Amino acid sequence: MQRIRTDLLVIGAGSGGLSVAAGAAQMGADVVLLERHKMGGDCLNYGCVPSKALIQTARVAHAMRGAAQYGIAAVAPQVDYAAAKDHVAGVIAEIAPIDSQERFEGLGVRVLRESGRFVSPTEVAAGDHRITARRVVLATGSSPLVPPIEGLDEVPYLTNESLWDLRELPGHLIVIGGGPIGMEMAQAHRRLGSEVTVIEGAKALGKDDPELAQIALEAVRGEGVEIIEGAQATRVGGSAGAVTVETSDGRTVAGTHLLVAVGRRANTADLDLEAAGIETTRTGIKVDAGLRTTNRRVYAIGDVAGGLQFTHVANYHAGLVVRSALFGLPARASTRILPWVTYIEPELAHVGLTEAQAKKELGMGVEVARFDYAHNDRAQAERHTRGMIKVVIHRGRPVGASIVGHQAGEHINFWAYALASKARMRDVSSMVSPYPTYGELNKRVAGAYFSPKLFESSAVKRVVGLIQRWLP
Ligand SMILES: Cc1cc2nc3c(=O)[nH]c(=O)nc-3n(C[C@H](O)[C@H](O)[C@H](O)COP(=O)(O)OP(=O)(O)OC[C@H]3O[C@@H](n4cnc5c(N)ncnc54)[C@H](O)[C@@H]3O)c2cc1C
Ligand SMILES: NC(=O)c1ccc[n+]([C@@H]2O[C@H](COP(=O)([O-])OP(=O)(O)OC[C@H]3O[C@@H](n4cnc5c(N)ncnc54)[C@H](O)[C@@H]3O)[C@@H](O)[C@H]2O)c1
Repeated sequence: MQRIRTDLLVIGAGSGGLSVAAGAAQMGADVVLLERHKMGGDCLNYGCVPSKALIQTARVAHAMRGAAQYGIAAVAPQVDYAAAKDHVAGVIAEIAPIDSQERFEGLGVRVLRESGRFVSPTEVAAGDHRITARRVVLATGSSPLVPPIEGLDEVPYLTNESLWDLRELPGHLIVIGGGPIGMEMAQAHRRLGSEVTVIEGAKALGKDDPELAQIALEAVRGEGVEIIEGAQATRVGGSAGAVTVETSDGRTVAGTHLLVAVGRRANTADLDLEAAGIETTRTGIKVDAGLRTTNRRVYAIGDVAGGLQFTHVANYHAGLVVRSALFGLPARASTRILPWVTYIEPELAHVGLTEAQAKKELGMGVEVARFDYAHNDRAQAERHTRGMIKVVIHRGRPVGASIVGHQAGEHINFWAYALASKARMRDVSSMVSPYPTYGELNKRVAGAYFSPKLFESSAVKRVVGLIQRWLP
C-alpha cells in the first residue's frame, strides 16, 4: 500500500472536480485527483456536450424543412442517424483534451484513475493508495435515476448514458419524464424523423415559469411531439423494438425505443461516507452555505451536493471551494444568481426568482414586466417571433428573469450579470442597444417597466406642461 499526503484531494474529474483541481494546482497547492471512469464526467461524455451536438444536427434538419419561409425550396432532409452520432463523438473528442489526464498532469495535478472511499474521517482509500489530505472535495456527480416502474428491469431502455451508442434512428421513441433531458431529446429526435411521445407524471418543464414553459411546450407539440402530462408511467412491457408503457390515467403507449429521464441520483453509494461522519439528504450530500459537509474538512460540490444540477453550478461551487480551502476565506453559495437554460427551440432560460417565488418570498411590491419577441425587428427579419421576456422586479431591481425564444440562453447572460451585480432597472434602461439585435429585448423590457410610470402618470404630464411654459 502506498501512502500519500496532500493539501487537497478531489474525488471525481467532472465539471466541478476538474475546476477545483486546475484552480488549486495553478495556485500552488499539492493536489491529488481521483477518477474511476471517464475524465470530464457526465457533461463531456454523457450530458451537455453530446446533447447539444445532437440538438444542432436536429436543428439543421428542421431548418431544411422550413426553408421555404425564407424563399428557398424546402427539402426533406435525409438523416443519417449513425453519422449524426459520429458528429456527436467528434465533438466530444475535440473537447476531451481540455479535460484529459495529460493536461491535468501538466498542471501539476497527480491523477489516479481509481475509485475513492473513506476509511476514516481523515483518510481515503483508492486502489493501492491510502490518501490523507488537509481538505477533501467530493465532486462525484450523479447518475440517471431508474425508477421502480413495474417491468422496467425486463425491457431494454435507454438513459442519457446509453443513448449516445444507439446507431439506428428510433421509429417511435417513448420518453418517460418531461424535464430538460426528456424534452431536449424528444424534440431533437422528432426533428431527426422519429415519432416521439413524452409521458410526464406532473407538468413538463415544471421547474420553469409556467407562463413561459407553456409557450415552449406549444412549439414542441406543434412539431409533432406528443406530450402527455399528469400521467405517471406505471408499467413497462414488451421487448427490443416493441415497447409499451402503461400510465396512471389508463393509457397504453406503444413504441420502438424507451428513454428514461426522470431525474438524477447523487453518486454517494461507494464513498463510505459514514466512515467519515458525512451525512446525506434525500437529494445528495448535506452541505452548509459554504459547501462544507458535516465533516468540516470535507466539501461537496456540483450534482452530488443535491441542489441545482448544472455544469456552471459545479464550476461556481468549485470557485467558492478553492477560495475557502486554499485561503481560508469565507464562501457562501448563492442560489439567487444561478441561471439555467433548456435547449429546446424556442430556448427556455431562467435566472433568479420566478414570479410565483418572488410573490411568496418578497410579498407586496413585486412587479412584472414583459416584452414579446414579435415586437423585436431582428426577430421579425429572421422569423423567430415566438417568445417573450419576463422580468420580475422588486424595489426597482430585477430579482428574476425568464426568457423563452430564439437564443434565450444567450440573452439570459445579461440578466445573470444584472442580478449578480445588483443592477437597477434604471441601469438597464440607460443602456444603448445596437439595432437590430435580439439584445434590444432587454432594454425594451425595461422600457415596458417604466412606460406606465412615465406615460400614464398625470404628475409627469403636469410637470412637462409647466416646464414647457417656462422654456424659451
Ligand atoms: C443529458 C444531460 C444533459 C445535460 N445538459 C446540460 C447543459 O446543457 N448545461 C448544464 O449546465 N448542465 C447540463 N447537464 C448537467 C451536467 O452534466 C451536470 O450538472 C454536471 O456534469 C455536474 O458536474 P459534477 O462535477 O458535479 O459531476 P460529473 O460531471 O458527473 O462528474 C463526476 C465524476 O466523478 C466520478 N466519480 C464518481 N464517484 C467516484 C468515486 N467514488 N471515485 C472516483 N471518481 C468518482 C464519475 O466517474 C464522474 O466522472 C446535463 C446532464 C445530462 C444528463
Ligand atoms: N439544458 C440543461 O442545462 C440540462 C439538460 C439536461 C439535464 N440537465 C440537468 O439534469 C437534471 C436531470 O434532468 P431530468 O430531465 O432527468 O430530470 P428532472 O428531474 O428535471 O425531470 C424529470 C421529470 O420526470 C417526471 N417523472 C418522474 N417519474 C415519472 C414517472 N414514473 N412517470 C412520468 N414522469 C415521471 C418528473 O415529474 C419530472 O418532470 C436536470 O434537473 C438538470 O439539472 C440540464
